[in-house]
Amino acid sequence: MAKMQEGGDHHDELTCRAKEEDEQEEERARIDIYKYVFGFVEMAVVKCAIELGIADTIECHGRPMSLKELSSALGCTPHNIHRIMRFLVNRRIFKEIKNDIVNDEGAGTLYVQTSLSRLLIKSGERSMASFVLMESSKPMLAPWHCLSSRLKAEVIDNSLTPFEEANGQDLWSYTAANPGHNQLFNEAMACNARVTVAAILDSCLEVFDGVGSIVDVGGGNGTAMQLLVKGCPWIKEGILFDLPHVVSVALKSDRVVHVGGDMFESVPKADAAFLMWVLHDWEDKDCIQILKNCREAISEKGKVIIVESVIENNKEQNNGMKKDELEFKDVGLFLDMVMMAHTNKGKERTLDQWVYVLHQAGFTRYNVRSIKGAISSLIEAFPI
Ligand SMILES: C[S@@+](CC[C@H](N)C(=O)[O-])C[C@H]1O[C@@H](n2cnc3c(N)ncnc32)[C@H](O)[C@@H]1O
Repeated sequence: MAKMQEGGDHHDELTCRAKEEDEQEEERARIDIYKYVFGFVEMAVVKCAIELGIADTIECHGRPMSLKELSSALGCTPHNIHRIMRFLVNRRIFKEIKNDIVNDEGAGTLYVQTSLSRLLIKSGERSMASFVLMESSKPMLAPWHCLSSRLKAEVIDNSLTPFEEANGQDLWSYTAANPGHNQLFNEAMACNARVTVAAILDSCLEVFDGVGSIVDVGGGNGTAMQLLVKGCPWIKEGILFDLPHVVSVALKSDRVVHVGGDMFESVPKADAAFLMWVLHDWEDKDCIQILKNCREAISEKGKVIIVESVIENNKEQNNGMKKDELEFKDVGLFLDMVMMAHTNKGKERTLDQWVYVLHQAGFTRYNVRSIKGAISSLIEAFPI
């Protein structure tokens, strides 16, 4: 009897705990839903902060700034800047410190930079400002409004992507027709290129051993090529290869020649082909075509160097990863959604999916390295 009583108590305790957990989950959900209701606000306010030049202004000032100093430098009212800064401080983008020196402005709060706010400075090696401005620009935001309808329509009508539906043409034709957007897009890619190539040179330099010439296929405005050639002085020639409207406005650098063309037709010859954030824009059959053209371009002793995300299919595969590695993997899933909205069937790939396209394109050997401090991995693929 006593045993039955004990069992009953245990059951009650478990039911009570389960109820409490359900209530906590409900409460969490009621808070979390607002992240999605107002999810766009963070992006919009950060865009506004970049356009106003808040981080540039504090950096130029050289020391923490009061509200009065900051609003007068920005040409805005203190009331509005106070509200913007309160939001950005709350998001830990800027920091507030107390000013106890009583000067003619009186005691008060001073705004200081953080590592994150410095990434919003408009220029410099670590700037991510153009990337934020590009992703938050009208042509890049408009396709998100068409995502669900296009996903349904794709079953019956394959003709338009969300980007095409929103902007009337695909991303590459749109950049060709809009020089301002072409520049913004290329500068945005350069933000990622600066960080990623520096990390590659730091952690995978040996990948470029013995490479005398290299072609950067879909190399954008030439930032990656410039950094690679500078970081590997043994490379005699770098070839920046992209669509004509992109190379015609690209950076000029020593030991780098510019070639405009179409990677679906052919790729200029070199010891190695480098492809960063290019293949994820395309579906498998297109990737196989691009990779076959790269294979034609390199000698039998050459290689293809691919810099892209390698995403995992399920959470279990992430077990044992450090927190920052997990967060980088998360960015890969965000990028996968961006590919859905902005490209024609582009996607981020799992290792199995990468192996499939490489084998189909005739690459028999490969190895994958993670790049410390970058969201992409590096895949080296060899024809024999
Ligand atoms: C996502 S961007 C990556 C740029 C650069 N690799 C980087 O990571 O900074 C893709 C690039 O592919 C180029 N591209 C698109 N279609 C192309 C084609 N048919 N032939 C050559 N380049 C192309 C685009 O112009 C763009 O610069």
